[in-house]
Amino acid sequence: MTSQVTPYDALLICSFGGPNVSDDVVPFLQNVTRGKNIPAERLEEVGQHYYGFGGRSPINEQNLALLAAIRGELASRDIDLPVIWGNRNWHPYTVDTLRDAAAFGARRILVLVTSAYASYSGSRQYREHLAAARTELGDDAPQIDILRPFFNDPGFVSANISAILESAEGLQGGLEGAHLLYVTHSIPDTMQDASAVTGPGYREQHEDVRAVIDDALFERTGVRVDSSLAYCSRSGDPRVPWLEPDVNDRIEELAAAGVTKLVIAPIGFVSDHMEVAFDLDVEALETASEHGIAAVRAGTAGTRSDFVSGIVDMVLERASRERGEEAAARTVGALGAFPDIAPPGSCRMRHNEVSGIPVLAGVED
Ligand SMILES: CC1=C(CCC(=O)O)c2cc3nc(cc4[nH]c(cc5[nH]c(cc1n2)c(C)c5CCC(=O)O)c(CCC(=O)O)c4C)C(CCC(=O)O)=C3C
Ligand SMILES: [Fe+2]
Repeated sequence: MTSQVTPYDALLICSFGGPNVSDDVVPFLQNVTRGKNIPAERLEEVGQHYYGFGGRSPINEQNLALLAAIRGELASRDIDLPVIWGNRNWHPYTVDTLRDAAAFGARRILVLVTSAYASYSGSRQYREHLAAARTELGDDAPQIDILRPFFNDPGFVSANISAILESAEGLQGGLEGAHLLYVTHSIPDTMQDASAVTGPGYREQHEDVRAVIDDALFERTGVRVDSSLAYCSRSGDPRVPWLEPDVNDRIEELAAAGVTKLVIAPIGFVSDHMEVAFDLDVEALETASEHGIAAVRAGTAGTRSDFVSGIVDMVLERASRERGEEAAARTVGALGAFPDIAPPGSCRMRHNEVSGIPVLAGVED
């Protein structure tokens, strides 16, 4: 029987993972940083962020909430599709979830990676991870397809717009006279360059979302805000260049230019996980307050209904394309939909280097 989700047997939410208790923190950080050049001092510092929150990242509960919301949306549309969850860096690990799913008879699984923008960290690294999981499962491995990067999905963007409007209610006079500072995760310049080889790069994807949201806010409120894009959570060797400006430096610059009202909009993050909870809610808001700026932090897409129904729309859209039907890919902004299958050579760690690590299609590209 063909249903709206044929050929898929399940939807896998594949996320980063995070520690649940203090004893998880060090092994989790070891998983994340294996093979990466992260100085011990940086790891020590990030470990402290987790311990400050009782050794527990908010990300796992947020993923469970997203699962529940997607299940609710599917049920409300009478769609029968199991939703399962696996992580790259902590339990439940993707390979374990896939093994279970296969044991229950799942042969073909669609994956939503909880990262909206395409770069090595948000795209290829997940594709390598899923390929490794399939290799580990051998003949029992289900076939896997991955949803395209969804930064310009109408539901994701609309959820961010609502979040910004809601947070601006916390400022006297709302958006009028405020600077809107969009924030995302910094990445090394080399990773940025590599993200721009087969399509618009990581920075350009964010700039596109910024333009769409700025216009939408003008339409809704009549206020044309001043806005800019800044980066948080840089890591690695301090001598290696990463995308700038850092959010705190940018706030100081804005203060020097006379800005007194600020909305911080973490469009680069899908939920309020550690980077948001610490780097923005603790550090960036403190920087703003030190400089006499009244600042609010907008929410993330999280489980907002626009985002959740957008996810289900993307699932249906992909399923119908896989059945050979025409299904337009809905997007906002100027860049258009990214391809369903990431092109060879896309989103390498460094643009001039082939790692040889297999990605999902099984080719070393
Ligand atoms: C672009 C991007 C996203 C957004 C896309 C996406 O959402 O996937 C993201 C998400 C996340 N990053 C996370 C945690 C960490 N990231 C690290 C390190 C790094 N991130 C990088 C980039 C990104 N990271 C990079 C280039 C590094 C350097 C090492 C490397 O090249 O990999 C480290 C090591 C310590 C440190 O140096 O910070 C940790 C602990 C968590 C979990 C948070 C929680 O527990 O709530 C989440 C969602
Ligand atoms: Fe990260």
